[in-house]
Amino acid sequence: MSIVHTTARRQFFEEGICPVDLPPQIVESWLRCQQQGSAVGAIERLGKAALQGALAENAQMLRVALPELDGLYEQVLGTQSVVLLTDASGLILNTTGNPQFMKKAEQVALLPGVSWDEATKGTNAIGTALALRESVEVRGGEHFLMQNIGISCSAAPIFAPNGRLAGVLNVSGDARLHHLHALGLVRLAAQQIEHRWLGLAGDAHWLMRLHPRAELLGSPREGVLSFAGDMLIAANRVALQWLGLSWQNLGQCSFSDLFDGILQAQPLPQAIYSQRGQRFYLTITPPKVALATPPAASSVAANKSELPFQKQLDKAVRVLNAGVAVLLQGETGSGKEVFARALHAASQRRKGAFVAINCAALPESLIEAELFGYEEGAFTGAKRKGSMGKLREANGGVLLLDEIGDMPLLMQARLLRVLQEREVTPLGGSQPYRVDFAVVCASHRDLPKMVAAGEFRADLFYRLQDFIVHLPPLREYADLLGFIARLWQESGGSARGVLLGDDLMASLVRYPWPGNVRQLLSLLKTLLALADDGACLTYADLPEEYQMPVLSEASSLASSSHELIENTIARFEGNLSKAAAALGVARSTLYRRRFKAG
Ligand SMILES: Nc1ncnc2c1ncn2[C@@H]1O[C@H](COP(=O)(O)OP(=O)(O)OP(=O)(O)O)[C@@H](O)[C@H]1O
Repeated sequence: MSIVHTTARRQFFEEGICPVDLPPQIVESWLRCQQQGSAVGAIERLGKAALQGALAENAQMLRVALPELDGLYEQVLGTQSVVLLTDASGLILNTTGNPQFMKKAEQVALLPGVSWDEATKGTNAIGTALALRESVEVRGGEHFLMQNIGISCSAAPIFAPNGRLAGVLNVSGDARLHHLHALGLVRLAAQQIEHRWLGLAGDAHWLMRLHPRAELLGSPREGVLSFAGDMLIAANRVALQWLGLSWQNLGQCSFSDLFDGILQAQPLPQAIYSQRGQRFYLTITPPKVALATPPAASSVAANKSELPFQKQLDKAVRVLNAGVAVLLQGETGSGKEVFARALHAASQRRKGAFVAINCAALPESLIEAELFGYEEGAFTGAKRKGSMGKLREANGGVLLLDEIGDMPLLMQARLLRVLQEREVTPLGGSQPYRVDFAVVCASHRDLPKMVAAGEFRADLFYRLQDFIVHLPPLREYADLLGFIARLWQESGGSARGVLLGDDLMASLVRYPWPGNVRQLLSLLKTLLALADDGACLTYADLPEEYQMPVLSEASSLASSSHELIENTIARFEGNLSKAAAALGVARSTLYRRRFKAG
């Protein structure tokens, strides 16, 4: 041990004096460890299964880090060192080392499955880098525990693209040798890992690379930013620093908040000014997976991105404003209520109430009171002061009669009268109240068929069917991929840096979705709840029932009916790439099958 370290240890551990000859972050760490009193150096090693679990949890980081670990190891090969990668708690996941030094490393428990956080191992490069969230070197006697004074270590934290502290990269060697450049090499390798990790975001998002000097674009020293739609969702530290941002700003700034220009593909270096007036060179690559368009400046869907039914919505708004009823037809979960709310928000009646009543959910005996209201004491169980009823509540606004097909025939007759006379008389009352509301009805049932079968009044149907909007089921969406990506973004998946892999997306596009958007949203929420920040989810992460088998190229496509292929191509409006993705085959295979064999 060096004389400096011997003196410092005596001062600190025996005389209770803070040594002045040590780097301040080492003294601060010693004080932390002394206060915690828990640095006992116990060697607890995870069992095989638990370590496998930790490896699986950190699979994403390992995938991007392993090539860098090998590169780093080659650089320190002759220096009796070991290269280590830990998770965010300091648990060693991987070691690569010089065989001679590996033995020594094992003696001090620099081994996979052992945790090197400050609380268990005292001051050490891994634990202290985690505590400080910055790179640090801890040499020989600077270690808190005597058992570790034979090693010198350099460590740098690794941050995931969304700013989460994901792990630590560390090089440890014999303390008797001077490892001059170790800290610089570790820092650089950590930077490369973060750089590669961010590059993965480019599969699903816009990726922007920037540097004040054009010739440094493409180097690990460049800044990298990732945008979902127009929103900044991931970045490396250097880019954040240049733009005066912190990780907290992810999910809060749009492209135009940061730069003077628009977000568009830019394959060649171009100059751009930041809103702070700095000049950068940049390249921009669009997402590889087709993504949602940036949020439309639509007054309709308040803060939702452009809805897939935007065109129909614009027409329906005009119809509703003209006093004509709108009928929404669509399978369960296809977004009828969402559409009705968007209609209300865009109509002239948006200042009035939006009142929804689900005719299928109410017992027949209650529908009348619910709709028309009642006077005090109108029937047993009625509220003392009576009730206004939904029709009067909707006065000045929009009334949604959901599942109108389930309304009892008798009630249909009363409703028709209200629509004709624009007056409501509460139960038990004699005085009619004038009402003025727009009517939107919704049903998943085939109303014309019900009319033919005498289950729905023809006169009411004709009054309601002036303008029918058919909301398509998910399986008929022309751009289901884009819609899923948009919902993922709105659900917060993008903000957490969680990506949906191509194979997973292809499976979702092929799934038939009987529960439509409701079912899709619920699956996306589940996937998000189970995902680690920054993870890239694949086909294997899908619950089994959503794993749609991929048609094996030659055989199953050949056996697929001509009709299926043609229908799929038609669904994607002739776009062979999208159709091939939906069928789970390569575009070239589809092309061959259609134009040569077909
Ligand atoms: N375009 C959309 N964007 C985002 N979320 C949507 C969209 N369409 C539907 N949803 C969501 O899907 C779920 C079901 O939508 P909604 O209740 O509007 O469907 P519905 O057709 O009225 O269903 P049901 O017939 O079963 O009542 C809701 O959670 C809704 O927020």
